[in-house]
Amino acid sequence: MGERSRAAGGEEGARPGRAWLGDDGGRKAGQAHSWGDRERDLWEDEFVVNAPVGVHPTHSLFLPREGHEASRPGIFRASVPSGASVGTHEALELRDNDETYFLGKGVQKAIENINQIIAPALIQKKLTVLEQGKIDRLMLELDGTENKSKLGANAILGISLAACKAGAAERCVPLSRHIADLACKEEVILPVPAFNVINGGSHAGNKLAVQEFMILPTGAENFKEAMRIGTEIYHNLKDVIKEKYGQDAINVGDEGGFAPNIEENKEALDLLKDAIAKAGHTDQVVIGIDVAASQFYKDGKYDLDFKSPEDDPGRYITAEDLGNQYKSLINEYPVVSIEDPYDQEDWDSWKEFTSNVDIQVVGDDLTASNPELIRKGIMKNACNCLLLKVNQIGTLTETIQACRLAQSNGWGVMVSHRSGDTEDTFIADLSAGLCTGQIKAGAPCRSECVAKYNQLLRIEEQLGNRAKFAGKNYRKPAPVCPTDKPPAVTTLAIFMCHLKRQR
Ligand SMILES: C=C(OP(=O)(O)O)C(=O)O
Repeated sequence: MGERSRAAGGEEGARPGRAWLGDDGGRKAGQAHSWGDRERDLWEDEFVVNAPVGVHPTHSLFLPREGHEASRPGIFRASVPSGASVGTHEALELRDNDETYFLGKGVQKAIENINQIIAPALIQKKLTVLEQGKIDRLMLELDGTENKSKLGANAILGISLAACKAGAAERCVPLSRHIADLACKEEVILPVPAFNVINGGSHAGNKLAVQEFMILPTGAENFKEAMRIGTEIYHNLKDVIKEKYGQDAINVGDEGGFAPNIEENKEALDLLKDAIAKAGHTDQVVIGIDVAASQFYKDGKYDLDFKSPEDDPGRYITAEDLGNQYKSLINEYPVVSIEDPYDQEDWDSWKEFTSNVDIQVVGDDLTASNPELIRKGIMKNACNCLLLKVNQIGTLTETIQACRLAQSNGWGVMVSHRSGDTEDTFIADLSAGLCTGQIKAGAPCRSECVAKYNQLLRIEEQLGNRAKFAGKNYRKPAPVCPTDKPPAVTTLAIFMCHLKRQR
């Protein structure tokens, strides 16, 4: 088993001991471990996040932050995703920009920053893996920039998420429960999956300007049923598209949705409507759209034909015309959620639209999971739901702050993957632990998407009859903790965990 210590833990032969971020047996930070070293370290007396980092330098940075401890052998890994339609306010993803190495997409600098700056600092401070806030704060201080451009958000986030996984294992609780405690949430709630089944925009080579057409099985009884509904619709959609446009129209885009070469939004929605009816789930499903309009904002207008090789300003439409198109979609189809309807700087159009519709309006590029921008969005009443992406902001602590800020101001929250995502399933636990009520992780297709949904199935199974599914309450699935209580990860919890291990 690659990850020997799992959140719900309880391995045989485990001994009690406190996990902390410290040195191990005199090895210098940054010095490589052999597997023999690792095995030995697993049984040393104190432990932890010390080993430098193994890296897979592809477009989706793989930053395992490894920890091992005497009492609970474990290696904790996190990998960091990457997006195609990246907003201008996102934290910086550090790339080497050396065209001769992975076409400039290498991440050697980020790795160096971990091994030479972050790791030694964490080791010196001897923080425990339960001190998520302090770990994240230390990295923010080391970075010292607004957008994490010194160390790279990809370097910082890998450590932040891996520390959280180690913290859950240290407490002998599932990862979703640990996140819930860090965020002061009483419950863990299974979100409604928003399956992105038709891909367009920057995620596909077709003519569609809109990036994502999603189905949300809000009428399902539980997450498992939502998976069944989504999967049945997805495969019916495949048949509908194939029948209408032929075999080559069922190739998939970046997030596993089909990418037929259609141009009109209504054509996509008709395909969806047919597939939903054919699958027999018309009453259980609503539709969400991610327009990703920043991708086609030009000269203060919107170019719905932005993928055409010829540019023609004559075809650009105004924000008002675009808003009217959205309203017509809302009237004719069960569209309940629209994400990024306008450009990230076009605040006035956002405000106007949100105050004139009664659906969910989701901020992604607009708010960039950044508490400062979310505050601005709340003040301006620009939208009413936050799209939450861990790598847009770069630490778990700030992700939790962003979520709490949105929820305590009456917004919905939808956790999201990235179009260049990895096999890491952290966001599944994040969504359940933060009680966001909604998650989008692509279609029920492509392993990196399905992995997140499978993890949610496991969480539901593990909760048994205590499992709660957001369903129709997806916009507000749980009451919000009114105070800024500190995380409920206490010394008592650690002590109880040690007792449990000794039994
Ligand atoms: C998931 C999305 O795509 P990307 O990761 O390309 O930003 C999105 O825009 O919501």
